[in-house]
Amino acid sequence: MKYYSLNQIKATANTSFEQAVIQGIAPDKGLYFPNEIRPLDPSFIKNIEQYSDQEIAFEIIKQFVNGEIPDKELKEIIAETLCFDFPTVKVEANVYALELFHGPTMAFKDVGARFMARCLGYFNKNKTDQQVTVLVATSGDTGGAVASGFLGVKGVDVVILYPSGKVSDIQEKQLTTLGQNIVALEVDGVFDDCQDMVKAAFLDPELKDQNLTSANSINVARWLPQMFYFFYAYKQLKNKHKDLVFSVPSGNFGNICAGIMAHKLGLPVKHFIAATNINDTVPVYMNTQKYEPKASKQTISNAMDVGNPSNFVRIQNLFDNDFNALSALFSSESYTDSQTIEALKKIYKNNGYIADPHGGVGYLGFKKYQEKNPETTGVFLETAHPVKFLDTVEKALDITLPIPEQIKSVIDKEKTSIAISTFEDLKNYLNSRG
Ligand SMILES: N[C@@H](CCOP(=O)(O)O)C(=O)O
Repeated sequence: MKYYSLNQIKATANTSFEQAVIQGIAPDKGLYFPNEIRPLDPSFIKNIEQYSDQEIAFEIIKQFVNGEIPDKELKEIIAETLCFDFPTVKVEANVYALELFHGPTMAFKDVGARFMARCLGYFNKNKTDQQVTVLVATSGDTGGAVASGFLGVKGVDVVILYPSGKVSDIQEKQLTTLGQNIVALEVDGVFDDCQDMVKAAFLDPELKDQNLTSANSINVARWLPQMFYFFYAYKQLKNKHKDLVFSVPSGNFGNICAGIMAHKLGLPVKHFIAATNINDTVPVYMNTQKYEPKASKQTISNAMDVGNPSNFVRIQNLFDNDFNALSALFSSESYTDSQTIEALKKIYKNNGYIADPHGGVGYLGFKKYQEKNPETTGVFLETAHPVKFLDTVEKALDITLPIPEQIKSVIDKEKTSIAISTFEDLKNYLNSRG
């Protein structure tokens, strides 16, 4: 198995896993994609409850690592990555929340960030002379997870770009307070400006000696491990429910793309819903077949404030760019902030469950689907802990949330960031480092 750039044809695939991880994005700015996706042994999926989460992760990921990390080390990487649980919690009849927030930064990004950090550490371990810079754009949760996942990793500097004033207070603390090899650049703009600057940096000849890579889901080592927890939800629910539908709060579309990859590996899923906030580029596309990215707008589910989702091109590729095939398994709906607040209130009032605004959007996505498909069971992804959106959730539900240990450790630390406005500012910063 090799990787190829989605700006090329599959037959050009000649990039190893190591190269794809180290480069982050292909030299022609295309996203890397595997040239082969081999379904897992059906008996493995049928008997999945007999396997531990770590064993499942190993079975899923090994074809994509392609022997470039020996099995023993890969199993160690997986064990260190998956140091927390992924429970499915019943919210109401036939509706479950898949909680992805029990890790160090309380968001699903912990899985990919921890896995990628360790893969990069493995590939770098004998390269004493080479310092790699991980550039990452965040609309909220990726930044903190990457900061935590890469903190102190030998040979790696991390530079996080985030839109000033557009992430929650706790998210900002998580990405601006760790110090050591982590630097935060506070961008006067929106998430898409941050993402565009990161992508431009990879192509800039004046930055070619900087050994830049990406820790956004454009990097295969960040994206692919996100398949794991779709299998964990199935493992927990398969004997209770048929016809599982996943409703995935979606911004950059890496998570739902990983879910569809899991389906390609053989995971039985009836339907995927990409639930968005008013940043509705994909829902509009699904109605009009016109893909028209627009500047992102600020919402209470800020991690999804993305106007030009990087991974949609991967999703289209998974369906051979056939719209009919895509729309048979995938749909997308958008919701406003006031609908999201109403959903949080309803979930809490009827069931006592506290969802975060992203989970609220995911819940709405399934409820709409369920109106026409009452026999299905929905799993909406709780992508981040409600405490990360403290003001919004406390105000909506009129409650006080206890602060978990992971958050207490950053909440009183002092923020350190460098303000930038343009790509030139980013270049100057990168070139100014010793
Ligand atoms: N939702 C993200 C935006 C970046 O997405 P990624 O999965 O490509 O890193 C965030 O929280 O920063």
